[in-house]
Amino acid sequence: MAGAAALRRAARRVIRPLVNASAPSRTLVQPERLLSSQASPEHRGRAIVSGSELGLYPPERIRNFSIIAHVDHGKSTLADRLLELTGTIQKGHGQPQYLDKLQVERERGITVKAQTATMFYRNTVETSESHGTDSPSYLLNLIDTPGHVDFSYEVSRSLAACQGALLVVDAAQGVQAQTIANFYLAFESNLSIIPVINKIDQPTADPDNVKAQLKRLFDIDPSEALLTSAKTGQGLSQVLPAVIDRIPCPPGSCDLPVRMLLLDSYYDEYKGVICHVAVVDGAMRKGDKISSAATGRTYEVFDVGIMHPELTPTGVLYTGQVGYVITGMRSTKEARIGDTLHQAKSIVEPLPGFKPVRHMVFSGVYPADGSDFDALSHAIEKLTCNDASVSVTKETSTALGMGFRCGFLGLLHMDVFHQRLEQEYGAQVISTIPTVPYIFEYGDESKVQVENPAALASNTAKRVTACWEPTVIATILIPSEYVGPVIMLCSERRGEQLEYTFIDAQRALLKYRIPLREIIVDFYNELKSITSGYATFDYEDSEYQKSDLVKMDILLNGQPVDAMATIIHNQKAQKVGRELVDKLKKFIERQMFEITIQAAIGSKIIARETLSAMRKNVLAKCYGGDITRKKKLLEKQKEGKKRMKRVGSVDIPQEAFHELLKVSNSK
Ligand SMILES: Nc1nc2c(ncn2[C@@H]2O[C@H](COP(=O)(O)OP(=O)(O)OP(=O)(O)O)[C@@H](O)[C@H]2O)c(=O)[nH]1
Repeated sequence: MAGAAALRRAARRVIRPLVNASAPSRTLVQPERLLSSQASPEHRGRAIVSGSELGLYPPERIRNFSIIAHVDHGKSTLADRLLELTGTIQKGHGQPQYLDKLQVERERGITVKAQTATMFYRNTVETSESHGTDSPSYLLNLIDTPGHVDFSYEVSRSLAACQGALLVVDAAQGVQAQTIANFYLAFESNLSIIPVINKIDQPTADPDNVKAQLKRLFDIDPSEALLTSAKTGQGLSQVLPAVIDRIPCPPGSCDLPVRMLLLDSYYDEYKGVICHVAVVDGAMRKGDKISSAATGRTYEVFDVGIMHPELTPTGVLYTGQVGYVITGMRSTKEARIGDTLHQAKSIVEPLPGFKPVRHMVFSGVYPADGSDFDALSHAIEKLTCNDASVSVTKETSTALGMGFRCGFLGLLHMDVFHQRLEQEYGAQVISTIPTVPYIFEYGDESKVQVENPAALASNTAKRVTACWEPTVIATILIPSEYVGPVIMLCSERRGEQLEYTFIDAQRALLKYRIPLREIIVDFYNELKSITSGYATFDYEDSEYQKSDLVKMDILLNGQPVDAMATIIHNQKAQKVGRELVDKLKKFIERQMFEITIQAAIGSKIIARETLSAMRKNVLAKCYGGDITRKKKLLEKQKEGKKRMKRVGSVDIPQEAFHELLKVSNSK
């Protein structure tokens, strides 16, 4: 497995020095010196952290914090610098964005999965606690969080284990839509927030303007802001002292039986299920028996330790500490995120846990070649072991055969899932048009949630009496000159304006309630294109609203293609139906017979195109009788057809499904 290999490679690069007791006051600890004979007795020359060393860190000497920011404002780079500064990773380890371990994270430059790292740090800069004299060393747990709107669920999960957060804002770009969303997530979780204005090395940096925005939007005192450049290192020495000084220590009692929050889990092919936990009360030792509050099952603790930043066994974890535990869990399904793990046989109050995951986007995932179903099934099972936020149920399509209906947090999440399926498991898939969960009410007053448009029978005996669709509250930040086009875009997408204010002389903030369906595919791209890339956008779930929805079928030679059915607003059906049919005509290859392509609502045809018959002769240019060359051409043609889906008697290339996806969500 690529992930495990990367982990082992990384482990070889990591040094595990701790804190230099004799480092002079008011200078930063030099990691190299930590291995010298001057190192404190508890850490001298040791590469591995022991349980007794961890015992030296009671809650008062622990800080659990997170870094939150709008995408690309520099949180992963800042995390790297903090790991280097504390000697947790070696400087110039040659792998930027250390905590972004997934291949897809590196390729796309985004953080998808929250990661945790434990650092040891001696505060040698004067703070209200240390006053610069003989300062104690601290155990700091840094939780890196994703910045993209789809992954705010991961953000809120990480925040549950923290008492504070660094709110990173780009000094040139200023506050953006996700800065606002993340600020409120942290604020509502009662976290201490340290504003960090990053990238001050940029020529266009304007930290004073950013301070004014922070004051205006969040009432943050400008004097609290730290000015940093994660690139040049400027200002970084103030960050960890501020963490120690301004973030409270974790609550909890060392004297109570162990109780811990299960933050995340993943499957490692060598070690089995690894759970990330935050110990709230008591201590957990190797060999202990612990129970899950959710399932009631009891497990033995086989291994326990910290992420430093790789798994580092310590044999014990104490109150306030964040680390990992390996038990005999066989699948991540047993490790329910947000569950409370506690001392077996003790009666404890479960911790509050997290909001359940809400799947916003559903799509069918089918093997490009029907005979690969088992391989796809295996790949999905493996992948969902490490991404519990995807829901999976088996489904069968008459057009595409056996496959799965998957629920995702958002469209980027869906894309990332597909990319990981291809990259990590070599799976070739066809995905159907994404849809949102609608609610339909029938004449007998029964209500159903519809996650697959095909499941909504067109000529049902039951009459649909009402339908509802999910909406979101969208926050959009734009330079004021783009307000006009953005308002137009939002009203085309059936948005209702809730707020329109200016955050400074140049930028406006717009809030809209918009049906989720209208934003799931290309809303963000279009918003970016009409604002020359300047808009930033975030959304949060809102309520369901009543809507006039219809099911639109696509028929090929009179046969409905279930995988292409969509649910759509009545007013848009005609236009979208027309575009879908036009697009399909371009993508479906002409065949030996005529093909009619139709869009229909119930029995009413709303658009129609005909593709005339033809046969593409690949051997036409092949003169003479070289049989091997002819064979090669025929082989090539066969290969080309591999990624086609035979629907009835018509071959549809995979791109057609992708293109439909774009059209079905356009204006
Ligand atoms: N000039 C300058 N560039 C920086 C600084 N910090 C980060 N960058 C660059 O900004 C880009 C984004 O940085 P990341 O650390 O990946 O941003 P992020 O916020 O973690 O992004 P996500 O992981 O997608 O949420 C990278 O190209 C960094 O090299 C800085 O202080 N100055």
